[in-house]
Amino acid sequence: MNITAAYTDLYQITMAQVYFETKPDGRAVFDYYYRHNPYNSGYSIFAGLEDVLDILETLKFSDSDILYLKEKGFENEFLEYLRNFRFRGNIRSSKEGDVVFPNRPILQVEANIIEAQIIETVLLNILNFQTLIATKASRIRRSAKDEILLDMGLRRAHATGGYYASRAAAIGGFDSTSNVKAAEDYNIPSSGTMAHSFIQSYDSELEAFRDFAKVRPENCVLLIDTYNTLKLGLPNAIKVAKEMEERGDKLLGVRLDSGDLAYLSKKTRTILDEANLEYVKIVASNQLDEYVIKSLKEQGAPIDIFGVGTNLVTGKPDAALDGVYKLSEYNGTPRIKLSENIIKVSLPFKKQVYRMVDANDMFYGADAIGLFIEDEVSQMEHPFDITKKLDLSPFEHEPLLEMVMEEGKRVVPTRTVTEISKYSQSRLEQLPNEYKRFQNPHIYKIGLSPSLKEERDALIKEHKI
Ligand SMILES: Nc1ncnc2c1ncn2[C@@H]1O[C@H](COP(=O)(O)OP(=O)(O)OP(=O)(O)O)[C@@H](O)[C@H]1O
Ligand SMILES: O=P(O)(O)OC[C@H]1O[C@H](OP(=O)(O)OP(=O)(O)O)[C@H](O)[C@@H]1O
Ligand SMILES: O=C(O)c1cccnc1
Repeated sequence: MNITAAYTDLYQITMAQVYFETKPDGRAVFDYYYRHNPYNSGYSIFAGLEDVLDILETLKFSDSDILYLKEKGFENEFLEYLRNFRFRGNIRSSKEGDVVFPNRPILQVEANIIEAQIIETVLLNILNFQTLIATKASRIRRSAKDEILLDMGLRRAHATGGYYASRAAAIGGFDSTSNVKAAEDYNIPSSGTMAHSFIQSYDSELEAFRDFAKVRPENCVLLIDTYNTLKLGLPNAIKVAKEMEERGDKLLGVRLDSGDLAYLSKKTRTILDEANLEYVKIVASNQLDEYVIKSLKEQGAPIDIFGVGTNLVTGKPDAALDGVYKLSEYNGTPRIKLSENIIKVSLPFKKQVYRMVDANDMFYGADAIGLFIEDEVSQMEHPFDITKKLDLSPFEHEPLLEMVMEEGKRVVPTRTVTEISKYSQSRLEQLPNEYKRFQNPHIYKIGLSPSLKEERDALIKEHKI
Protein backbone atom coordinates (compact mmCIF):
# COMPACT_ATOMS: atom_id res chain seq x y z
CA MET A 1 0.00 0.00 0.00
CA ASN A 2 1.22 3.49 -0.74
CA ILE A 3 1.52 5.18 2.63
CA THR A 4 2.95 8.69 2.97
CA ALA A 5 3.97 10.54 6.14
CA ALA A 6 0.57 12.27 6.17
CA TYR A 7 -0.86 8.90 7.28
CA THR A 8 -0.81 10.30 10.82
CA ASP A 9 -2.97 12.29 13.23
CA LEU A 10 -3.00 16.06 12.82
CA TYR A 11 -1.81 16.57 16.41
CA GLN A 12 1.47 14.84 15.59
CA ILE A 13 2.20 17.50 12.95
CA THR A 14 1.01 20.31 15.18
CA MET A 15 3.28 19.13 18.02
CA ALA A 16 6.07 18.63 15.48
CA GLN A 17 5.83 22.29 14.50
CA VAL A 18 6.24 23.34 18.13
CA TYR A 19 9.24 21.03 18.56
CA PHE A 20 10.66 22.40 15.32
CA GLU A 21 10.49 25.94 16.62
CA THR A 22 11.52 25.31 20.23
CA LYS A 23 13.66 22.17 20.54
CA PRO A 24 14.32 20.66 17.12
CA ASP A 25 17.16 18.45 18.39
CA GLY A 26 15.29 16.75 21.26
CA ARG A 27 15.84 13.01 21.47
CA ALA A 28 13.08 10.70 22.60
CA VAL A 29 12.55 7.09 23.58
CA PHE A 30 9.04 5.71 23.08
CA ASP A 31 7.76 2.24 24.05
CA TYR A 32 5.10 0.31 22.16
CA TYR A 33 3.04 -2.05 24.31
CA TYR A 34 -0.56 -3.07 24.87
CA ARG A 35 -2.57 -3.47 28.06
CA HIS A 36 -4.85 -6.48 27.57
CA ASN A 37 -4.73 -9.62 25.47
CA PRO A 38 -7.71 -9.74 23.10
CA TYR A 39 -10.31 -12.58 23.28
CA ASN A 40 -9.34 -13.33 26.95
CA SER A 41 -6.33 -15.02 25.42
CA GLY A 42 -3.33 -15.90 27.58
CA TYR A 43 -0.93 -14.45 24.99
CA SER A 44 -0.82 -12.46 21.74
CA ILE A 45 1.16 -12.92 18.53
CA PHE A 46 3.22 -9.87 17.59
CA ALA A 47 2.71 -9.00 13.92
CA GLY A 48 3.27 -6.14 11.49
CA LEU A 49 6.94 -5.37 12.13
CA GLU A 50 8.16 -6.04 8.57
CA ASP A 51 5.52 -3.67 7.18
CA VAL A 52 6.47 -0.99 9.69
CA LEU A 53 10.16 -1.25 8.77
CA ASP A 54 9.38 -1.14 5.05
CA ILE A 55 7.18 1.92 5.49
CA LEU A 56 9.64 3.77 7.74
CA GLU A 57 12.59 3.24 5.40
CA THR A 58 10.88 5.21 2.65
CA LEU A 59 8.42 7.41 4.54
CA LYS A 60 8.05 10.93 3.04
CA PHE A 61 5.46 13.66 2.71
CA SER A 62 4.27 13.84 -0.90
CA ASP A 63 3.96 17.12 -2.80
CA SER A 64 0.21 17.02 -2.35
CA ASP A 65 0.59 16.37 1.41
CA ILE A 66 2.75 19.52 1.64
CA LEU A 67 0.22 21.50 -0.38
CA TYR A 68 -2.58 20.34 1.91
CA LEU A 69 -0.61 21.32 5.04
CA LYS A 70 0.19 24.70 3.48
CA GLU A 71 -3.53 25.27 2.96
CA LYS A 72 -4.06 24.36 6.62
CA GLY A 73 -1.78 27.25 7.53
CA PHE A 74 1.52 25.60 8.42
CA GLU A 75 4.50 27.98 7.95
CA ASN A 76 6.88 27.77 4.99
CA GLU A 77 10.00 27.03 7.01
CA PHE A 78 8.32 24.12 8.78
CA LEU A 79 6.86 22.89 5.48
CA GLU A 80 10.40 22.90 4.08
CA TYR A 81 11.42 20.71 7.04
CA LEU A 82 8.52 18.36 6.29
CA ARG A 83 9.47 18.26 2.61
CA ASN A 84 12.85 16.81 3.64
CA PHE A 85 11.41 14.68 6.43
CA ARG A 86 12.86 11.18 6.79
CA PHE A 87 12.80 8.78 9.73
CA ARG A 88 16.43 8.46 10.86
CA GLY A 89 15.90 6.85 14.25
CA ASN A 90 16.70 3.50 15.86
CA ILE A 91 14.23 0.72 16.57
CA ARG A 92 14.68 -2.20 18.91
CA SER A 93 11.97 -4.79 18.72
CA SER A 94 10.72 -8.21 19.68
CA LYS A 95 10.82 -10.60 16.75
CA GLU A 96 7.74 -10.57 14.59
CA GLY A 97 5.69 -13.72 15.29
CA ASP A 98 6.84 -13.99 18.92
CA VAL A 99 4.35 -14.64 21.68
CA VAL A 100 3.95 -11.41 23.65
CA PHE A 101 2.16 -10.29 26.78
CA PRO A 102 0.52 -7.14 28.15
CA ASN A 103 2.36 -4.27 29.82
CA ARG A 104 5.89 -4.94 28.65
CA PRO A 105 7.65 -3.08 25.84
CA ILE A 106 7.39 -4.95 22.55
CA LEU A 107 9.15 -2.33 20.49
CA GLN A 108 11.16 0.76 21.33
CA VAL A 109 11.73 3.82 19.14
CA GLU A 110 14.75 6.03 19.86
CA ALA A 111 14.83 9.06 17.61
CA ASN A 112 14.62 12.78 17.17
CA ILE A 113 11.39 13.77 18.91
CA ILE A 114 9.75 15.16 15.77
CA GLU A 115 10.42 11.97 13.82
CA ALA A 116 9.36 9.72 16.69
CA GLN A 117 6.12 11.66 17.04
CA ILE A 118 5.17 11.72 13.36
CA ILE A 119 5.58 7.94 12.98
CA GLU A 120 3.51 7.09 16.07
CA THR A 121 0.18 6.78 14.29
CA VAL A 122 1.22 4.59 11.39
CA LEU A 123 3.20 2.35 13.73
CA LEU A 124 0.24 1.87 16.08
CA ASN A 125 -2.18 1.47 13.20
CA ILE A 126 -0.22 -1.40 11.68
CA LEU A 127 1.04 -3.19 14.79
CA ASN A 128 -2.25 -3.04 16.70
CA PHE A 129 -4.30 -4.41 13.84
CA GLN A 130 -1.95 -7.14 12.69
CA THR A 131 -1.28 -8.30 16.25
CA LEU A 132 -5.05 -8.48 16.87
CA ILE A 133 -5.64 -10.61 13.76
CA ALA A 134 -2.53 -12.80 14.11
CA THR A 135 -3.69 -13.61 17.66
CA LYS A 136 -7.15 -14.57 16.40
CA ALA A 137 -5.60 -16.69 13.65
CA SER A 138 -3.36 -18.42 16.17
CA ARG A 139 -6.39 -19.37 18.28
CA ILE A 140 -8.20 -20.71 15.21
CA ARG A 141 -5.05 -22.67 14.29
CA ARG A 142 -5.03 -24.22 17.78
CA SER A 143 -8.62 -25.39 17.51
CA ALA A 144 -8.26 -26.66 13.92
CA LYS A 145 -5.20 -28.73 14.93
CA ASP A 146 -3.56 -30.07 11.73
CA GLU A 147 -6.39 -29.34 9.30
CA ILE A 148 -6.01 -26.81 6.49
CA LEU A 149 -7.14 -23.22 7.15
CA LEU A 150 -8.22 -20.90 4.35
CA ASP A 151 -8.75 -17.15 4.92
CA MET A 152 -11.90 -15.97 3.07
CA GLY A 153 -12.37 -12.66 4.86
CA LEU A 154 -11.55 -9.87 2.43
CA ARG A 155 -15.13 -9.08 1.42
CA ARG A 156 -16.22 -8.44 5.00
CA ALA A 157 -13.02 -6.90 6.31
CA HIS A 158 -12.92 -3.29 7.37
CA ALA A 159 -12.07 -1.88 3.93
CA THR A 160 -8.32 -1.99 3.19
CA GLY A 161 -7.68 -3.66 6.54
CA GLY A 162 -8.40 -6.90 4.70
CA TYR A 163 -5.02 -6.60 3.01
CA TYR A 164 -3.08 -6.64 6.27
CA ALA A 165 -5.53 -9.11 7.85
CA SER A 166 -4.60 -11.75 5.29
CA ARG A 167 -0.91 -11.27 6.07
CA ALA A 168 -1.53 -11.46 9.83
CA ALA A 169 -3.70 -14.56 9.36
CA ALA A 170 -0.82 -16.32 7.61
CA ILE A 171 1.52 -15.36 10.47
CA GLY A 172 -0.94 -16.78 12.99
CA GLY A 173 -1.08 -20.12 11.17
CA PHE A 174 -3.45 -19.94 8.18
CA ASP A 175 -2.30 -21.99 5.19
CA SER A 176 -3.71 -19.89 2.38
CA THR A 177 -5.88 -16.93 1.47
CA SER A 178 -8.55 -16.06 -1.07
CA ASN A 179 -7.07 -12.51 -1.14
CA VAL A 180 -5.18 -12.29 -4.44
CA LYS A 181 -3.38 -8.98 -3.78
CA ALA A 182 -2.11 -9.96 -0.33
CA ALA A 183 -1.06 -13.37 -1.68
CA GLU A 184 0.83 -11.73 -4.54
CA ASP A 185 2.56 -9.06 -2.43
CA TYR A 186 3.42 -11.24 0.58
CA ASN A 187 4.00 -14.52 -1.19
CA ILE A 188 1.23 -16.32 0.70
CA PRO A 189 -0.36 -19.37 -1.00
CA SER A 190 -3.73 -18.45 -2.52
CA SER A 191 -6.66 -20.77 -3.11
CA GLY A 192 -10.43 -20.84 -3.44
CA THR A 193 -13.54 -22.70 -4.48
CA MET A 194 -16.65 -21.27 -6.19
CA ALA A 195 -19.61 -19.03 -5.31
CA HIS A 196 -23.33 -19.83 -5.20
CA SER A 197 -23.83 -17.32 -8.05
CA PHE A 198 -21.78 -19.56 -10.34
CA ILE A 199 -24.20 -22.44 -9.80
CA GLN A 200 -27.27 -20.16 -9.90
CA SER A 201 -26.20 -18.80 -13.30
CA TYR A 202 -26.76 -22.29 -14.85
CA ASP A 203 -30.09 -23.97 -15.45
CA SER A 204 -28.83 -27.01 -13.59
CA GLU A 205 -26.28 -27.58 -10.81
CA LEU A 206 -24.87 -30.61 -12.62
CA GLU A 207 -24.14 -28.53 -15.71
CA ALA A 208 -22.40 -25.91 -13.56
CA PHE A 209 -20.23 -28.55 -11.86
CA ARG A 210 -19.37 -30.14 -15.22
CA ASP A 211 -18.24 -26.89 -16.84
CA PHE A 212 -16.17 -25.92 -13.83
CA ALA A 213 -14.49 -29.32 -13.62
CA LYS A 214 -13.66 -29.27 -17.35
CA VAL A 215 -12.24 -25.75 -17.41
CA ARG A 216 -10.59 -25.76 -13.95
CA PRO A 217 -9.83 -29.40 -13.04
CA GLU A 218 -6.83 -28.42 -10.88
CA ASN A 219 -7.73 -28.06 -7.18
CA CYS A 220 -11.43 -28.20 -8.10
CA VAL A 221 -13.81 -27.84 -5.14
CA LEU A 222 -17.56 -28.01 -5.82
CA LEU A 223 -19.97 -26.07 -3.60
CA ILE A 224 -22.77 -28.53 -2.85
CA ASP A 225 -25.33 -26.65 -0.72
CA THR A 226 -27.06 -24.34 -3.23
CA TYR A 227 -30.27 -26.41 -3.54
CA ASN A 228 -30.06 -29.53 -1.38
CA THR A 229 -26.74 -30.74 -0.01
CA LEU A 230 -27.33 -34.47 0.41
CA LYS A 231 -30.08 -35.07 -2.16
CA LEU A 232 -28.72 -33.01 -5.05
CA GLY A 233 -25.35 -31.32 -4.48
CA LEU A 234 -23.48 -34.39 -3.29
CA PRO A 235 -24.86 -36.85 -5.91
CA ASN A 236 -24.04 -34.29 -8.65
CA ALA A 237 -20.51 -33.83 -7.28
CA ILE A 238 -20.03 -37.62 -7.23
CA LYS A 239 -21.14 -37.86 -10.88
CA VAL A 240 -18.68 -35.16 -11.87
CA ALA A 241 -15.89 -36.74 -9.79
CA LYS A 242 -16.37 -40.01 -11.70
CA GLU A 243 -16.33 -38.17 -15.03
CA MET A 244 -13.13 -36.44 -13.96
CA GLU A 245 -11.56 -39.83 -13.12
CA GLU A 246 -12.32 -40.97 -16.69
CA ARG A 247 -10.33 -37.96 -17.97
CA GLY A 248 -7.47 -38.67 -15.60
CA ASP A 249 -8.39 -35.77 -13.29
CA LYS A 250 -9.24 -35.81 -9.58
CA LEU A 251 -11.83 -33.78 -7.73
CA LEU A 252 -10.13 -32.07 -4.82
CA GLY A 253 -13.17 -31.50 -2.64
CA VAL A 254 -16.74 -30.50 -1.91
CA ARG A 255 -17.70 -27.47 0.17
CA LEU A 256 -20.45 -27.25 2.79
CA ASP A 257 -21.55 -23.68 3.53
CA SER A 258 -24.75 -24.04 5.59
CA GLY A 259 -26.67 -26.35 7.88
CA ASP A 260 -25.36 -28.59 10.63
CA LEU A 261 -21.75 -28.95 9.56
CA ALA A 262 -21.07 -31.94 11.84
CA TYR A 263 -24.06 -33.93 10.61
CA LEU A 264 -23.56 -33.00 6.96
CA SER A 265 -19.82 -33.64 6.94
CA LYS A 266 -20.26 -37.11 8.48
CA LYS A 267 -22.96 -38.05 5.97
CA THR A 268 -20.93 -36.60 3.12
CA ARG A 269 -17.82 -38.54 4.17
CA THR A 270 -19.72 -41.82 4.35
CA ILE A 271 -21.37 -41.31 0.96
CA LEU A 272 -18.09 -40.25 -0.70
CA ASP A 273 -16.28 -43.26 0.77
CA GLU A 274 -19.03 -45.62 -0.40
CA ALA A 275 -18.52 -44.21 -3.89
CA ASN A 276 -14.77 -44.97 -3.61
CA LEU A 277 -13.97 -41.27 -3.43
CA GLU A 278 -11.95 -41.41 -0.20
CA TYR A 279 -9.52 -38.86 -1.65
CA VAL A 280 -12.18 -36.14 -2.05
CA LYS A 281 -11.79 -33.64 0.79
CA ILE A 282 -14.52 -31.88 2.75
CA VAL A 283 -14.31 -28.12 3.00
CA ALA A 284 -16.56 -26.28 5.47
CA SER A 285 -17.37 -22.58 5.84
CA ASN A 286 -20.10 -20.37 7.34
CA GLN A 287 -19.28 -18.01 10.17
CA LEU A 288 -16.64 -20.23 11.67
CA ASP A 289 -14.39 -19.17 14.55
CA GLU A 290 -12.16 -20.95 17.07
CA TYR A 291 -15.13 -22.06 19.20
CA VAL A 292 -17.26 -23.48 16.36
CA ILE A 293 -14.22 -25.30 14.93
CA LYS A 294 -13.37 -26.70 18.37
CA SER A 295 -16.95 -27.89 18.75
CA LEU A 296 -16.98 -29.45 15.26
CA LYS A 297 -13.76 -31.33 16.08
CA GLU A 298 -15.27 -32.55 19.35
CA GLN A 299 -18.34 -33.78 17.44
CA GLY A 300 -16.00 -35.79 15.22
CA ALA A 301 -16.81 -33.81 12.06
CA PRO A 302 -14.52 -35.17 9.30
CA ILE A 303 -13.72 -31.72 7.87
CA ASP A 304 -10.36 -31.42 6.11
CA ILE A 305 -10.36 -27.70 5.26
CA PHE A 306 -11.93 -24.85 7.21
CA GLY A 307 -12.70 -21.60 5.37
CA VAL A 308 -12.87 -18.69 7.80
CA GLY A 309 -13.82 -15.12 6.94
CA THR A 310 -15.57 -12.46 8.99
CA ASN A 311 -14.69 -13.64 12.49
CA LEU A 312 -11.02 -13.84 11.54
CA VAL A 313 -10.42 -10.59 9.67
CA THR A 314 -12.51 -8.40 11.98
CA GLY A 315 -11.00 -9.92 15.13
CA LYS A 316 -14.50 -10.61 16.45
CA PRO A 317 -15.57 -10.08 19.22
CA ASP A 318 -12.71 -7.67 20.02
CA ALA A 319 -12.65 -4.70 17.72
CA ALA A 320 -9.12 -3.52 18.51
CA LEU A 321 -5.89 -4.21 20.35
CA ASP A 322 -5.34 -1.48 22.93
CA GLY A 323 -1.70 -0.87 21.97
CA VAL A 324 -0.09 2.41 23.03
CA TYR A 325 3.12 4.38 22.40
CA LYS A 326 4.45 6.12 25.47
CA LEU A 327 7.38 8.47 26.01
CA SER A 328 9.83 6.91 28.48
CA GLU A 329 12.93 9.09 28.09
CA TYR A 330 13.67 12.58 26.76
CA ASN A 331 17.22 13.81 26.21
CA GLY A 332 18.51 11.06 28.50
CA THR A 333 16.13 11.82 31.39
CA PRO A 334 13.33 9.45 32.42
CA ARG A 335 9.71 10.46 31.78
CA ILE A 336 6.54 9.03 33.32
CA LYS A 337 2.79 9.35 32.77
CA LEU A 338 0.79 9.02 35.99
CA SER A 339 -2.76 7.78 36.23
CA GLU A 340 -5.43 7.12 38.82
CA ASN A 341 -5.60 3.70 37.26
CA ILE A 342 -2.41 1.99 38.41
CA ILE A 343 -2.15 -0.21 35.32
CA LYS A 344 -1.97 2.95 33.21
CA VAL A 345 1.14 4.42 34.92
CA SER A 346 3.81 4.28 32.21
CA LEU A 347 7.28 2.83 32.69
CA PRO A 348 10.07 5.42 32.53
CA PHE A 349 13.63 4.87 31.15
CA LYS A 350 15.08 3.10 28.17
CA LYS A 351 14.62 -0.59 28.93
CA GLN A 352 15.38 -4.16 27.93
CA VAL A 353 13.02 -7.12 28.38
CA TYR A 354 14.23 -10.63 29.27
CA ARG A 355 12.29 -13.86 28.86
CA MET A 356 12.89 -16.59 31.40
CA VAL A 357 13.58 -19.92 29.74
CA ASP A 358 13.91 -23.16 31.75
CA ALA A 359 16.33 -26.07 31.36
CA ASN A 360 13.93 -27.83 28.94
CA ASP A 361 13.89 -24.79 26.65
CA MET A 362 10.31 -24.01 27.73
CA PHE A 363 9.18 -20.52 28.74
CA TYR A 364 8.91 -20.37 32.50
CA GLY A 365 6.05 -17.85 32.32
CA ALA A 366 7.82 -14.61 33.19
CA ASP A 367 9.27 -11.65 31.27
CA ALA A 368 11.42 -9.27 33.32
CA ILE A 369 11.85 -5.60 32.41
CA GLY A 370 15.14 -3.99 33.38
CA LEU A 371 16.92 -0.69 32.81
CA PHE A 372 18.76 -0.80 29.48
CA ILE A 373 22.03 -0.04 31.27
CA GLU A 374 21.67 -2.94 33.72
CA ASP A 375 23.99 -5.84 32.93
CA GLU A 376 21.78 -8.48 34.44
CA VAL A 377 18.47 -8.85 36.22
CA SER A 378 18.66 -11.49 38.92
CA GLN A 379 15.30 -10.81 40.55
CA MET A 380 12.01 -9.38 39.38
CA GLU A 381 9.33 -7.67 41.41
CA HIS A 382 5.63 -7.28 40.76
CA PRO A 383 5.05 -3.74 39.38
CA PHE A 384 2.76 -2.80 42.30
CA ASP A 385 2.42 -5.67 44.79
CA ILE A 386 5.42 -5.52 47.15
CA THR A 387 4.84 -9.07 48.39
CA LYS A 388 5.48 -10.63 44.97
CA LYS A 389 9.07 -11.28 43.94
CA LEU A 390 10.70 -13.91 41.77
CA ASP A 391 14.28 -15.20 41.89
CA LEU A 392 15.46 -15.32 38.28
CA SER A 393 18.76 -17.12 38.85
CA PRO A 394 17.49 -20.61 37.80
CA PHE A 395 16.62 -19.42 34.28
CA GLU A 396 18.32 -18.54 31.06
CA HIS A 397 17.56 -14.88 30.30
CA GLU A 398 16.67 -14.24 26.68
CA PRO A 399 16.87 -10.53 25.76
CA LEU A 400 13.84 -9.76 23.60
CA LEU A 401 14.42 -6.29 22.15
CA GLU A 402 16.95 -6.47 19.32
CA MET A 403 18.14 -3.64 17.10
CA VAL A 404 16.21 -3.86 13.83
CA MET A 405 16.65 -0.33 12.47
CA GLU A 406 19.58 2.02 12.92
CA GLU A 407 19.49 5.62 11.74
CA GLY A 408 16.46 4.84 9.62
CA LYS A 409 17.98 1.81 7.89
CA ARG A 410 16.93 -1.75 8.52
CA VAL A 411 19.83 -3.72 10.06
CA VAL A 412 18.25 -7.20 10.08
CA PRO A 413 17.44 -9.30 6.99
CA THR A 414 13.89 -9.22 5.67
CA ARG A 415 11.81 -12.19 6.84
CA THR A 416 9.10 -13.74 4.72
CA VAL A 417 5.60 -14.38 6.05
CA THR A 418 6.32 -18.13 5.91
CA GLU A 419 9.48 -17.73 8.02
CA ILE A 420 7.65 -15.55 10.54
CA SER A 421 4.77 -18.03 10.74
CA LYS A 422 7.14 -20.96 11.37
CA TYR A 423 8.95 -18.95 14.02
CA SER A 424 5.63 -18.11 15.65
CA GLN A 425 4.61 -21.79 15.82
CA SER A 426 7.98 -22.70 17.36
CA ARG A 427 7.65 -19.99 20.02
CA LEU A 428 4.11 -21.18 20.83
CA GLU A 429 5.49 -24.66 21.34
CA GLN A 430 7.80 -23.23 24.01
CA LEU A 431 4.80 -21.70 25.81
CA PRO A 432 3.26 -24.17 28.31
CA ASN A 433 -0.32 -25.25 27.55
CA GLU A 434 -1.84 -23.56 30.59
CA TYR A 435 -1.24 -20.17 28.90
CA LYS A 436 -2.89 -21.36 25.69
CA ARG A 437 -6.21 -22.72 26.91
CA PHE A 438 -9.29 -20.74 25.82
CA GLN A 439 -10.89 -20.52 29.25
CA ASN A 440 -9.16 -18.80 32.17
CA PRO A 441 -5.64 -19.13 30.84
CA HIS A 442 -2.78 -18.87 33.32
CA ILE A 443 -1.56 -15.29 33.70
CA TYR A 444 1.97 -14.78 32.41
CA LYS A 445 4.07 -12.78 34.88
CA ILE A 446 5.58 -9.43 33.98
CA GLY A 447 8.00 -7.98 36.52
CA LEU A 448 10.45 -5.13 37.01
CA SER A 449 14.07 -5.29 38.05
CA PRO A 450 14.56 -3.87 41.58
CA SER A 451 16.48 -0.88 40.13
CA LEU A 452 13.77 -0.03 37.58
CA LYS A 453 11.10 -0.34 40.24
CA GLU A 454 13.02 1.86 42.68
CA GLU A 455 13.68 4.54 40.06
CA ARG A 456 10.07 4.43 38.86
CA ASP A 457 8.72 4.77 42.40
CA ALA A 458 11.03 7.72 43.03
CA LEU A 459 9.67 9.43 39.88
CA ILE A 460 6.08 8.75 40.94
CA LYS A 461 6.82 10.41 44.31
CA GLU A 462 8.52 13.35 42.61
CA HIS A 463 5.44 14.03 40.47
CA LYS A 464 2.77 13.45 43.13
CA ILE A 465 1.35 16.66 44.54
N1 LIG B 1 -22.57 -28.98 14.24
C1 LIG B 1 -22.36 -27.73 14.57
N2 LIG B 1 -21.95 -27.42 15.81
C2 LIG B 1 -21.73 -26.15 16.16
N3 LIG B 1 -21.90 -25.11 15.35
C3 LIG B 1 -22.31 -25.34 14.09
C4 LIG B 1 -22.55 -26.65 13.65
N4 LIG B 1 -22.96 -26.58 12.37
C5 LIG B 1 -22.94 -25.28 12.03
N5 LIG B 1 -22.54 -24.52 13.06
C6 LIG B 1 -22.41 -23.06 13.11
O1 LIG B 1 -23.66 -22.54 13.50
C7 LIG B 1 -23.96 -21.34 12.82
C8 LIG B 1 -25.22 -21.60 12.00
O2 LIG B 1 -25.60 -20.47 11.31
P1 LIG B 1 -27.06 -20.29 10.72
O3 LIG B 1 -28.07 -20.43 11.77
O4 LIG B 1 -27.00 -19.01 9.95
O5 LIG B 1 -27.29 -21.55 9.81
P2 LIG B 1 -27.22 -21.76 8.28
O6 LIG B 1 -27.49 -23.19 8.09
O7 LIG B 1 -25.95 -21.25 7.77
O8 LIG B 1 -28.37 -20.92 7.66
P3 LIG B 1 -28.37 -20.30 6.19
O9 LIG B 1 -28.95 -21.35 5.31
O10 LIG B 1 -29.24 -19.10 6.36
O11 LIG B 1 -26.97 -19.92 5.79
C9 LIG B 1 -22.72 -21.01 11.98
O12 LIG B 1 -21.82 -20.19 12.70
C10 LIG B 1 -22.09 -22.38 11.79
O13 LIG B 1 -20.70 -22.34 11.55
O1 LIG C 1 -18.93 -16.74 6.89
P1 LIG C 1 -17.54 -16.23 6.78
O2 LIG C 1 -16.63 -16.80 7.83
O3 LIG C 1 -17.45 -14.75 6.65
O4 LIG C 1 -16.90 -16.93 5.43
C1 LIG C 1 -16.98 -16.50 4.18
C2 LIG C 1 -18.37 -16.63 3.62
O5 LIG C 1 -18.38 -15.78 2.49
C3 LIG C 1 -18.97 -16.45 1.41
O6 LIG C 1 -20.36 -16.24 1.41
P2 LIG C 1 -21.08 -15.15 0.50
O7 LIG C 1 -22.51 -15.26 0.85
O8 LIG C 1 -20.43 -13.81 0.62
O9 LIG C 1 -20.80 -15.62 -0.98
P3 LIG C 1 -21.22 -16.96 -1.70
O10 LIG C 1 -22.45 -16.66 -2.48
O11 LIG C 1 -20.07 -17.30 -2.53
O12 LIG C 1 -21.50 -18.00 -0.66
C4 LIG C 1 -18.65 -17.91 1.69
O13 LIG C 1 -19.49 -18.77 1.01
C5 LIG C 1 -18.73 -18.04 3.17
O14 LIG C 1 -20.02 -18.39 3.58
O1 LIG D 1 -12.99 -19.42 -2.41
C1 LIG D 1 -14.04 -19.43 -1.75
O2 LIG D 1 -14.72 -20.43 -1.60
C2 LIG D 1 -14.45 -18.15 -1.09
C3 LIG D 1 -13.71 -17.01 -1.13
C4 LIG D 1 -14.14 -15.88 -0.50
C5 LIG D 1 -15.31 -15.89 0.18
N1 LIG D 1 -16.05 -17.01 0.23
C6 LIG D 1 -15.64 -18.14 -0.39
